[in-house]
Amino acid sequence: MKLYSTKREAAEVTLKEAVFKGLPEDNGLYMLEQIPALPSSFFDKLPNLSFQEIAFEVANALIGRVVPADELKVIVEDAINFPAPAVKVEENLYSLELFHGPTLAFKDFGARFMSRLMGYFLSEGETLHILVATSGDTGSAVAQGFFNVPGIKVTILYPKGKVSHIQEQQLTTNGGNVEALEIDGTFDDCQRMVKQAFLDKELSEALNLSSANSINISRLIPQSFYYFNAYAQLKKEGKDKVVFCVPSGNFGNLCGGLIAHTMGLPVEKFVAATNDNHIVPTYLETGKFEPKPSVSTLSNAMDVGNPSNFPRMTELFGNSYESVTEHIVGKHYSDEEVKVVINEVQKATGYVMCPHTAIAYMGARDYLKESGSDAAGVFLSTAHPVKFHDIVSPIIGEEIDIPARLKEIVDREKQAVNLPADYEALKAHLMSVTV
Ligand SMILES: N[C@@H](CCOP(=O)(O)O)C(=O)O
Repeated sequence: MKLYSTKREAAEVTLKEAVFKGLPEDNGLYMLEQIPALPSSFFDKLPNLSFQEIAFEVANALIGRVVPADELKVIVEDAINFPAPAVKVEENLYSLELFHGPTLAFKDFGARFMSRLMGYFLSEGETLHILVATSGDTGSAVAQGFFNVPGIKVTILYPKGKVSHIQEQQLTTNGGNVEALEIDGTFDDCQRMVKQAFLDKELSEALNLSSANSINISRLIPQSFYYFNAYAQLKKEGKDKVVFCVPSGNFGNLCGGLIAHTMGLPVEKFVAATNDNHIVPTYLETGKFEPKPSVSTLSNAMDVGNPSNFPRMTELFGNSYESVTEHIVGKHYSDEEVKVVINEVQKATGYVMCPHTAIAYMGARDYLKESGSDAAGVFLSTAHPVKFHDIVSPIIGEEIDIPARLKEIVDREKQAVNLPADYEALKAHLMSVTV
């Protein structure tokens, strides 16, 4: 089983190499050479399978040639040990709640699966240094997923003052093998510095650097599982036409859905919904992909000006703009619209959404209205609203209860090293620490 780079200038690699390297030397993205179609027998039994059974079947089809079934089963069952319910919020609109994991965001699926897969591939005595850029949720999930994993050190870069208080507590209070770097810049700066580190041969070989961002293919495999599981839940309700609306920043989550679709999951349409950082919705409208410096919004985890997974998104459609736009529509919303809809939905239904989820809700609602489709609209709820308590609570005029597993970290002491948004400063810092 081989993986190739979307730029096709780097050599093909094995799954272990792709997972450990994260990024090919040509600065493309690794892609699975083959994404197999699942047999019709799988879809027939899908509504009767548990989430873990679905996840195993999908993982086995994708990487079962490399990871033996018994090992893969352990990885899947250990990583995917929390539910992802599709909750009916309004007639034909369902919230796919992806926030029931330990850090209350969908990134838990990717980080937990990836840490266990890396653990499986890591030989005795081998060490890895995971470098990750975050606008809030990835860093928290990676910190939790890799905390105290032997042989693995984690360094998280986050933009100073641009993540929520709870996200910052989740990122910076772990200690042990997890360190946090508070960067004087934006998420784009963090992402640029991290990518530069991977392409710096001297550094990446000295530290055996790897990535836990969605540029790493092992993040996207588990992010396809919950699309199948959502479909299974809707099928049980007699619905077999589905539209998924994915709130997007780096577009790894959408690519997880596109992988599921390539494997045969029937999806009427994907809606890619963003905040004012609407680089991809603009591309979908005009055919022009023009990264721009990100702007700060209430949905900070999606404040991305140069979405990493764009090349994968188009690669999955043979780089044909016509084909991409046949399957994906773009939507984008302002902070003002986010505030209004969080309040309206809470008043009308009692359902409380985080700002990212609110964008997905609007995307699904508007697509169904504009297209006249009778499909079930599934909006991906990527984070629990309590992670954005300081934003959501004043909007709805009510307190949001902090779940017990979060309470404990809220008062912990922050530990973060402050660095300028400068690659040489990062390199010097990394060179001075050892695994
Ligand atoms: N939204 C992210 C930004 C990093 O995205 P990733 O999916 O590439 O890890 C975050 O919350 O950190």
